[in-house]
Amino acid sequence: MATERLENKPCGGRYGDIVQAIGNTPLVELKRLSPKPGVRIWAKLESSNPTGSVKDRVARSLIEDAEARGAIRPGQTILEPTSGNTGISLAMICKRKGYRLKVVMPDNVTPERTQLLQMYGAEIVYSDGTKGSNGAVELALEMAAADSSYYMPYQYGNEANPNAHYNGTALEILEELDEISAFVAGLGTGGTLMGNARRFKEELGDAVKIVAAEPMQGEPVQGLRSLDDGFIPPIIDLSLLDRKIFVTNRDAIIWTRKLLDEEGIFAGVSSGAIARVAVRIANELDEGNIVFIVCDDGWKYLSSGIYTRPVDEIENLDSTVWW
Ligand SMILES: Cc1ncc(COP(=O)(O)O)c(C=O)c1O
Repeated sequence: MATERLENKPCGGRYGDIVQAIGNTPLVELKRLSPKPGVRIWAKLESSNPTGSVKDRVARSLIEDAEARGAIRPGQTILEPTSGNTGISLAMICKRKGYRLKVVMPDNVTPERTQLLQMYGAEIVYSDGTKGSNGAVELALEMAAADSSYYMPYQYGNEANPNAHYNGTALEILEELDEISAFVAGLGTGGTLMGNARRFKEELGDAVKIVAAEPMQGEPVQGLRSLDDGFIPPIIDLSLLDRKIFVTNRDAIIWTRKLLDEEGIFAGVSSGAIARVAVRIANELDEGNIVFIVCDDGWKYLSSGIYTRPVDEIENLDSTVWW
């Protein structure tokens, strides 16, 4: 009797340890969010990574790049500014591989982040939350300048960050789709956009449009940044971006709820913002595939009530660092 072909090639894979199990995430079609039958919207579920975010890929790439160059040795302290996800991923990987980790993080991120970092054994240094992720970057750079025993991967300026997507995320998507009209991702360090954009433009040419979802300038957001706030991460090559579209915190939360209610996808707030932009692009097309990134899952945001309370009743909607 013929065996039916497995859809999840093959069962998500078999790996020697949890670090090797990073990546190979599902690509899921969102039929209810698509405005037209000819336009297919696909979500790349980076929330399915071991610590629940896209940053597992990046953290592994940053650490393995440093190992390959002989830049770190077991027991050394790694220092990194992060709004949360990179820190959580680094914490898991450092614990597995035997490095110490110190993260610099804005003091107004959701409390689950602190718990997750502590759970994986990281030390946390808080920066001024009103300065957003730029404040964390500033403080970490000062600390690294004052103490040369730290190794700072610095995801904002390290090509190992976009390379995690160039050699991972983008190849996985290309294995599933021959045509991509638009790729939509959030803009934080720019790693996701740059790595995927470079691969897609090489393979598919200018037919694929690269679209960045940015928070409104001045909204203190976690994970994403507005390039208009004065800091352009060194890894960003603006010529690779075809468009950038702004999303408010309020819209991001409304669309995070839509992902859950209409498609059953339990995602973080930046993914809501990115989905909102993906649907806007879908409205402008007559046919084609649109791929967007679900950056993380919703567990870390549960305490805020965004999945259960009416949007108008959410406390500190504008001042909380969401994405
Ligand atoms: C939840 C979340 N969404 C989006 C991003 C943006 O990704 P990137 O840094 O690749 O631009 C981040 C980055 O920290 C994030 O934590």
